[in-house]
Amino acid sequence: MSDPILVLSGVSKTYKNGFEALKGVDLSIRRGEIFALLGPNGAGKTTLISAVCGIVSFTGGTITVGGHDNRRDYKAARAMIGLVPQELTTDAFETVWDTVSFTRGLFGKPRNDAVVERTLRDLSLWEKKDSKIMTLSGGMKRRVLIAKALAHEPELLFLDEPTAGVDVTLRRDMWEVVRRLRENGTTIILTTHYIEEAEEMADRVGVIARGQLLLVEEKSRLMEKLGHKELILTLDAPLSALPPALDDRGLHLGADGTTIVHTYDTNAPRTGIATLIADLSRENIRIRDLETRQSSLEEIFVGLVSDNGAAPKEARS
Ligand SMILES: Nc1ncnc2c1ncn2[C@@H]1O[C@H](COP(=O)(O)OP(=O)(O)OP(=O)(O)O)[C@@H](O)[C@H]1O
Repeated sequence: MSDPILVLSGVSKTYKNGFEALKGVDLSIRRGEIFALLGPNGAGKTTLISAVCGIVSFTGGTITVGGHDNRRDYKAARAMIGLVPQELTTDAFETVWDTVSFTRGLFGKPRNDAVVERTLRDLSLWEKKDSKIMTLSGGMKRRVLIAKALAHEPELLFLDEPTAGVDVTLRRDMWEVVRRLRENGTTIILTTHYIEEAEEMADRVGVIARGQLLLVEEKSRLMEKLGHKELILTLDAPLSALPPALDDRGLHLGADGTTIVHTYDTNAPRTGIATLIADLSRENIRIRDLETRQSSLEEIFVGLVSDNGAAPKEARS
């Protein structure tokens, strides 16, 4: 496997008021992946990104970007990074073309109209290239933010809450843009509150809470490893209570008595489904229908960051 594009070793950050926002974070990002950093408000996501991008100083540890130490070799490290912040604060009177083209120069890259044009076309901004930023819709402004971050052709792109507050259509469009970037080889780290964003797009997921990375895992493995499934049985006739023979199975009888929910671990050697169905039949309980439901990343996430922020054992491996 090629060298990681970003490595954080023991990164800690204590703000001037003594608040410890990052507590010894170790993280290694692979080239070309989409990595979603999930965490509740105040978890340390923005602090982490800001430390990588050199916007805030960090107190301990090291960060290397493409092999460049981001303190000793700041310029080279920073030039590899594109950062899409949450909001566009300046440039209201500039045109789309000028603002994107200017950003390229900030990173010491020579003027290259072809790159700017391709970036604008990729983000469906070409038609708007001569419009002033202030005249654009919120969605278009978001696209301009991405274009600005991409103008110097960074290999590593940070998206800080890319779709916070945008409508569903724009969110889908943004996902599409991110996928296209990945296809072109750009490594992407996005922070998000939206679990569905991570679920839909990420190759790997990191969960951060109270300045600590609780886990880093392939998304698919995470869902397998921590995921549970529910078997929902719809009964022919309602039950007033579960028969005593089925009492100690952790089954849940729905409020109207017509559904039984059996939760099981997808990785357990025995799911208990066969015995349950046999036992129901022995009790003359007829099943009309059945369905299964996989727990979502959201349920996994909520389970992880609750419980005083402690990760469950199996997540720490
Ligand atoms: N300049 C500062 N001085 C002191 N504490 C700070 C400072 N900036 C941030 N913090 C604290 O550090 C913690 C992490 O903040 P950070 O912005 O990194 O969280 P976040 O995960 O990005 O949250 P959100 O999802 O709300 O943006 C928070 O408790 C915040 O109050």
